Amino acid sequence: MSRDDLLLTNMRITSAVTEEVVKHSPDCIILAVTNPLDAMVQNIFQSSGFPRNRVFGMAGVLDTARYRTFIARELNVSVDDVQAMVLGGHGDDMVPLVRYTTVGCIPLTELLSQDRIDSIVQRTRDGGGEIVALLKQGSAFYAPSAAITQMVQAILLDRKRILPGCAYLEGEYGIDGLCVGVPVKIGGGGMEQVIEISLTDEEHAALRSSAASVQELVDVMASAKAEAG
Ligand SMILES: NC(=O)C1=CN([C@@H]2O[C@H](COP(=O)(O)OP(=O)(O)OC[C@H]3O[C@@H](n4cnc5c(N)ncnc54)[C@H](O)[C@@H]3O)[C@@H](O)[C@H]2O)C=CC1
Ligand SMILES: CC(=O)C(=O)O
Repeated sequence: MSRDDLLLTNMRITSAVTEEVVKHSPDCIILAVTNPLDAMVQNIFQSSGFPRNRVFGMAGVLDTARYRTFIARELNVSVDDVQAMVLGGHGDDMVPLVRYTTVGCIPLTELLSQDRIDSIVQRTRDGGGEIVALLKQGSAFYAPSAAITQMVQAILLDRKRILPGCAYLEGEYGIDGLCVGVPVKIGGGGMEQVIEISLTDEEHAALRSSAASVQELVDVMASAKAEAG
């Protein structure tokens, strides 16, 4: 089963849960984890009526942790010294930013061949499925919990951390009205700022393509809602 197969069932669940959350905790910050992640963040953002700083999603921190781990293992170095970020939707076309990946300040491209980098990027994209295949039932929980904890700590301790988060974009990166993974500043106000970094044409195209996959799911949800009246 892919993350997208969960779309309409989880849309109904997150809509119902959001309604209750908004009723009982109107000032809360919602950090969504449910898959398919970006579409669910979009659904929760729209259902809640909250401003965008109070609804965002966890995926990029997990995907980045996997990417950093695979690089650290390949180079036999501490994962603490691998700096990286994975953008885009939490799906098969997520966008590990190779150009911004460094190991102890050294660009990854100086340390690994393009073949090895490509293979790590692909393994990162397939990371969720790899765990599901090993577990046989259910999906990853240790690494997602650690990723959620980082984001919640950033909110509770007002840490102003720069992490990848799924945020509702309002024109940033040329994307308007869609929730996608981008670098964000997380603090006491929730998703306090979308950070825009410069991308090459190729990176930008990859981000747009990933966003297009999210848009497809959002369109399916809109049709289902329209049909249900
Ligand atoms: N964003 C990410 O990176 C990740 C996302 N996920 C997603 O997180 C979600 C949860 O995963 P797990 O905790 O492993 O699943 P799980 O099956 O262990 O837990 C789901 C929980 O939701 C509850 N639930 C079901 N329907 C409900 C409803 N209508 N109202 C309230 N609660 C309801 C169930 O009783 C169960 O306790 C899944 O959608 C999974 O794909 C999981 C890992 C990483
Ligand atoms: C379940 C999921 O989305 C993941 O492990 O990446």
